[in-house]
Amino acid sequence: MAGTGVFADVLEGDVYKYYADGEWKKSSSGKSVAIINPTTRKTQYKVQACTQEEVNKVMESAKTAQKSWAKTPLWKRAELLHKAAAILKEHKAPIAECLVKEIAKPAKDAITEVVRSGDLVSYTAEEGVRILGEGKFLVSDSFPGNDRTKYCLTSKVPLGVILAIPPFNYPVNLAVSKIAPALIAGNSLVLKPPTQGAVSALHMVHCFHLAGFPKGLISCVTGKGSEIGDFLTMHPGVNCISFTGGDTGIAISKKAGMIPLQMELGGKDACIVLEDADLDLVAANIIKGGFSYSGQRCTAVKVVLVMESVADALVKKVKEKVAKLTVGAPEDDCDITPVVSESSANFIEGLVKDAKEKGATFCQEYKRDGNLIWPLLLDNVRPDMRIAWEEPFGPVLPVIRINSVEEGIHHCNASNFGLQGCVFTKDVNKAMLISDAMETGTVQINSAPARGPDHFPFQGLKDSGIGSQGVTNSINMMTKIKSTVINLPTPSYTMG
Ligand SMILES: NC(=O)C1=CN([C@@H]2O[C@H](COP(=O)(O)OP(=O)(O)OC[C@H]3O[C@@H](n4cnc5c(N)ncnc54)[C@H](OP(=O)(O)O)[C@@H]3O)[C@@H](O)[C@H]2O)C=CC1
Ligand SMILES: O=C(O)[C@H](O)COP(=O)(O)O
Repeated sequence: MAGTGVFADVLEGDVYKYYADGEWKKSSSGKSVAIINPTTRKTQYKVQACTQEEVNKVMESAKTAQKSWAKTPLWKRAELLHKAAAILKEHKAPIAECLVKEIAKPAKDAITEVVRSGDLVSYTAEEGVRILGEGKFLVSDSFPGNDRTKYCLTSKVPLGVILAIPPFNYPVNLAVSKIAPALIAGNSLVLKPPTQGAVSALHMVHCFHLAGFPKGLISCVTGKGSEIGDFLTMHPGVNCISFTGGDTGIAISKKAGMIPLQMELGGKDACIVLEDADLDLVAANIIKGGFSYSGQRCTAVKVVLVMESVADALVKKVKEKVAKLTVGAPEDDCDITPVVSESSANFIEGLVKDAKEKGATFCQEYKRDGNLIWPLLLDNVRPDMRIAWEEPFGPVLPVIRINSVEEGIHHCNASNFGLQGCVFTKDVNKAMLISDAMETGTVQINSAPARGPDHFPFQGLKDSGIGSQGVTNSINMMTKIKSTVINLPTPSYTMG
């Protein structure tokens, strides 16, 4: 159970502690932040509201700890990460319980998130050992005018202190996808978890604590992003920010100093369906892509662009499947569970009302109870409706009927987002051309958008982000190249 057994140190009274200098601490602010259970809409947990002074201290210890960590052999860093991964998986049940209570993630998906996170940490340790163990050797005579008098040796060195800020929808997985690459590469890490999801994240951090990482190397400060966020992201002690979330990321990228940024932001992933597509496959992927975790995934299918000639048939198939989705509590492992907050539910409702006023066809009746919104397919959506462009982050999916592939590509590219997209057709040549024309970081052919497997590159164009995630890219992003040049007094050529 959360906050008990091996996790007892994390909780005092009814407030979870924050993690600094290898210890669980109470904030001197004496204030806490409430985490509202999206299902009951009552306070489920409380976390510390950390102060700026506490952030300063955390940054200082992170800097000191990083210096010795960088001198720790790579294989030892990997060994500790493997240990943390095993502990994380061993304690998947209490962590998953927090995910269910804090963010209403269906019970089975909550377990999957923790297991996937353990696998990600282990994979990162292995990948790090491989790629960080290699450097480059260059000789000077390949550039015009030079003899072979210079040998250049390059290696990858850590950046320093990495600030990790994940979003509510994967508070564990999108935290470890930043923590593991940072640590294997020799950096220290400061985590600011999302408020909804903070307790899951604190339990995950405790697994790293139990694995025995040095004091100060990992810290976790809690508090509302709106209150301590700017102080953290503009802190001079931060050498890199890895952020996943919404428009907040755009604001951070304007405020942050001259440091590397990894930003994974929102998306409006389009699903383009051609006339020759296997409509059963498309319908199954629209359900999985559009409605899993109630549409609260950046990679959710967020607009279907279907050729008019097959639109009736597709909408019918999707409608039949929507009718079979179970709606209710995450504890009961329902397909559709309450969205994260009341304000999120209100925002979704605003998009639905706008579509209604402008004449969209409702394939189901709109139904809401508190934060629970029943799955809704909106047909005949037109570009003048907000839902055609905005990200509901909820179980509402618009269908736009198109008369040409070009029209579909045009809609996809007119979006300010460019995360992923997908195209369904049996003609692989056409699929390749469409993929090349779509201005998105990834295009899936004959499957719904998805980030995983977690070692695949994952990136967004335009307002969807800066840089690329995925295990290998994250490790590389959290390092910089260091060169050492050996200068010889006379040219020397390798003879045989
Ligand atoms: N591309 C991707 O990989 C993903 C993108 N997303 C996008 O994220 C959004 C939903 O997630 P959500 O968590 O609501 O996103 P937010 O952008 O609201 O929050 C993300 C994180 O930023 C923190 N934060 C808030 N304000 C600040 C600030 N001023 N400075 C620093 N940090 C701050 C939040 O903390 P707090 O909770 O305390 O406010 C949270 O930890 C959607 O738009 C979705 O598309 C989500 C997942 C993946
Ligand atoms: O946070 C998100 O929504 C993701 O990064 C998407 O991950 P997924 O495709 O594995 O759900």
